[in-house]
Amino acid sequence: MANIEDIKKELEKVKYPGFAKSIVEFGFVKDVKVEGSNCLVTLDITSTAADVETQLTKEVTACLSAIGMNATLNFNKPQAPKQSSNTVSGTNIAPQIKKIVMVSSGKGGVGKSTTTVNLAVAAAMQGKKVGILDADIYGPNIPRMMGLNGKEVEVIGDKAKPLNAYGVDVMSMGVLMEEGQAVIWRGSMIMKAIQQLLRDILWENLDILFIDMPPGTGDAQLTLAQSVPVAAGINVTTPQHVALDDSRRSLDMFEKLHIPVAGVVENMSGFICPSCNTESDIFGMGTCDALADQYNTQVLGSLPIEPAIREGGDAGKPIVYFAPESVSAKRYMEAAAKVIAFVDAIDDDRTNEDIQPTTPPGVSACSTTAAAPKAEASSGCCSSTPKDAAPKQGGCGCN
Ligand SMILES: Nc1ncnc2c1ncn2[C@@H]1O[C@H](COP(=O)(O)OP(=O)(O)OP(=O)(O)O)[C@@H](O)[C@H]1O
Repeated sequence: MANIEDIKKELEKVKYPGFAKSIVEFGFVKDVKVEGSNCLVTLDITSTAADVETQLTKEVTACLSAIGMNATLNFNKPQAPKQSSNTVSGTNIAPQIKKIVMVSSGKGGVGKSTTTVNLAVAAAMQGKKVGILDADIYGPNIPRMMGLNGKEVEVIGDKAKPLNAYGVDVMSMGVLMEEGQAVIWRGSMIMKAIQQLLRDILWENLDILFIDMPPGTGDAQLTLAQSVPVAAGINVTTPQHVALDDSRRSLDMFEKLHIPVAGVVENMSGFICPSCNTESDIFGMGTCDALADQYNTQVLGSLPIEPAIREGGDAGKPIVYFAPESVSAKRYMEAAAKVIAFVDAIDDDRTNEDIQPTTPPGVSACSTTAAAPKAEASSGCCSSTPKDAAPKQGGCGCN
């Protein structure tokens, strides 16, 4: 006869619908009671979706019957009470924040943090009360990019006050950790850290909180979507086709977590020569149009490789603030305006179910099962490229 340990071991085989991890790994198995060949399994799940319960019942029953147990399931689910204006029903651990925008990328190094910083500062320059939460636990470089490296955090009671630079409130694991300290975390530690960064930080009332996510699709994204209503997702990518494949994974994840996609930022989409100021196509330009079309969204902006962007990042002086007349700054300003318009238009009345993973049985939230792109990417300039862009050329001609 199976005992509680055997049953828990067996339950490790049951994946949470839409995700690659099991209900045991997510900590959803709250209680197991055994009486002879009968057992009562209590699951604490965060989704109110009926198909999640149906699928889990089917899978748990089948897996326990394989070891001779008749299973009965008991689900604890969120109640979904309606809350005030900005919040949605169910879990929302940061209700003072009106709109949360998740900035993601399919892979690292594509300029996600640079984009987050410049979009946030641009949104603040357009009159919004803005914050940045650096949830890139593996490489928290927002403090450096915002000129906040080494700054002390003020602690009030048992909560920390965000730092502020360029009118933007900022909190990051990078501020809370020793400089250079590597963090190798997984699973529940990431979940806890992100929840703490939302709950234990004294965020003021914010119009928009931009969250710089770790690259990829995983625990951090799931935790965030289950802890707060995410109003919009932004995907940052470079225009090479290999990067676009990773972006599809990231956009699929938004879709499956029911996060509306505000748009795609095509970063490093050309090179602006500091000598002659002309723009050359290096990695390909405009390849994101097809990607945006496929996911029924827009290209928020195409940002060239510009040495001043990197220098601004290294020096903690965002280009959008320090060189507002530059081509890149203007593109960031336009992209931020599109994000503001997008989140302003979002209906606040979503239910908790809307932000929960409700993927069909057997489909992972992190899989790339989406249809092929509607059209092959064109090599032309992004349709969203502003009129002020320098002419696109094969090379600028400078030596
Ligand atoms: N458009 C650009 N022009 C020039 N340099 C850029 C541009 N975008 C990003 N960079 C530089 O590329 C490097 C990587 O950028 P960033 O840290 O923003 O990427 P990321 O996707 O957040 O990386 P990670 O995955 O490590 O968090 C940085 O040095 C940054 O200054």
